[in-house]
Amino acid sequence: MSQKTPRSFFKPLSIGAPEPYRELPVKLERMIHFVPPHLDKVRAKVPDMAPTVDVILANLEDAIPADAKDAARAGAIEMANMYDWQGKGTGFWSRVNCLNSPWFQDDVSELVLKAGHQLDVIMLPKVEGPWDIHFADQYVAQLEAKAGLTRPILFHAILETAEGVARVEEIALASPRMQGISLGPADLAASRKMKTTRVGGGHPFYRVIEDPKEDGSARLSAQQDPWHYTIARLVDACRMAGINAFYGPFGDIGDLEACEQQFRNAFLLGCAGTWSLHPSQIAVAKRVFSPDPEEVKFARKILAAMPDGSGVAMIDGKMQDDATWKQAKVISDLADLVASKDPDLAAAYAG
Ligand SMILES: CC(=O)SCCNC(=O)CCNC(=O)[C@H](O)C(C)(C)COP(=O)(O)OP(=O)(O)OC[C@H]1O[C@@H](n2cnc3c(N)ncnc32)[C@H](O)[C@@H]1OP(=O)(O)O
Ligand SMILES: O=CC(=O)O
Ligand SMILES: [Mg+2]
Repeated sequence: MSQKTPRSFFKPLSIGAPEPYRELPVKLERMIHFVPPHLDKVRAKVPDMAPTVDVILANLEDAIPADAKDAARAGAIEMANMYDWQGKGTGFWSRVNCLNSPWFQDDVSELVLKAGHQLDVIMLPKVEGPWDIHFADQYVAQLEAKAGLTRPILFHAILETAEGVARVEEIALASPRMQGISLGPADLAASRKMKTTRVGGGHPFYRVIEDPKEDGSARLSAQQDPWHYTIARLVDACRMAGINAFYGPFGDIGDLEACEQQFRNAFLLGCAGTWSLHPSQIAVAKRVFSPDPEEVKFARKILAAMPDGSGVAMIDGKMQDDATWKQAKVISDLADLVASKDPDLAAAYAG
């Protein structure tokens, strides 16, 4: 037997560590905004930026130069104390360096011991299997106990190696600490030996083409989404485990139109949110990961037409039954969550 028993799965892994959650807290996480914490100028913007996003993440891993890792860690701990994250409802996360790096141990121990009371989620990069989660789980439990924390810190894995994709279901189920998983298209492309230098998004050479024309005229072709398979697989693994799937980075900062399309594909397939790397991507993520007011109106028509969620109804020429009631509930519940944070959208959904 390689799995824990149902009874032991929810036991704290260290004496004095908080009880793991049985149900995850329901939170709006449309965008996880990445901040480079070693840059004084950017860090100083955190208190003003915090109320405008759902989650702020202090990034300690890739994009932080090796000689700035200590400064980034210190900056992350400063960020934890720059805002009342727990009181004001904006998530505070940190992406630590990967488990085999020289920085992982200090990243995790300092964050939990010095900032654990404000930290919601530790993002773990390059997770390859459940053993990575188990190791971090035990280590964080010991630190939580030492810090006297009463609320468990959650884990978010990045899916960015071929091995991780092959084991995504096991990763999603590895611990009650698992909050979600993001796609990491840059590292994943390298791990798979995909031939691209892009960070997410499409590629002009990845297409399907129609059959040759008898008259020899030009054949139509259309770009395809190279991330479709992975996102769909990620969503299934996460939703099976009762956690959330997220798109990751979109690296072409200047191309907001393509960014919006990539985010929207992920939203439609079931993702709860995405990363924003630059302030310009925040509004895009907010727009895409908040349901459209017209969709919300239609979803609520379905719920109203079938108050007990059973039977069949026709609305605007479309058949509705128990299954579409459940689809409508997903959209309506998300709209309620968005409305609780955003007065403009609350008004649009009420209208
Ligand atoms: C594959 C992966 O792992 S992805 C995750 C790792 N990568 C990251 O986390 C990158 C995070 N983002 C960044 O570091 C930056 O946005 C960059 C390097 C991509 C671009 O930075 P810049 O060239 O400075 O962008 P730009 O000049 O447009 O910035 C405009 C303003 O926004 C600020 N800004 C840029 N990015 C951010 C950010 N993530 N958060 C807050 N403020 C930011 C800049 O400091 C600048 O402020 P100023 O007007 O007061 O000078
Ligand atoms: O960490 C993210 C990635 O795309 O790699
Ligand atoms: Mg990566």
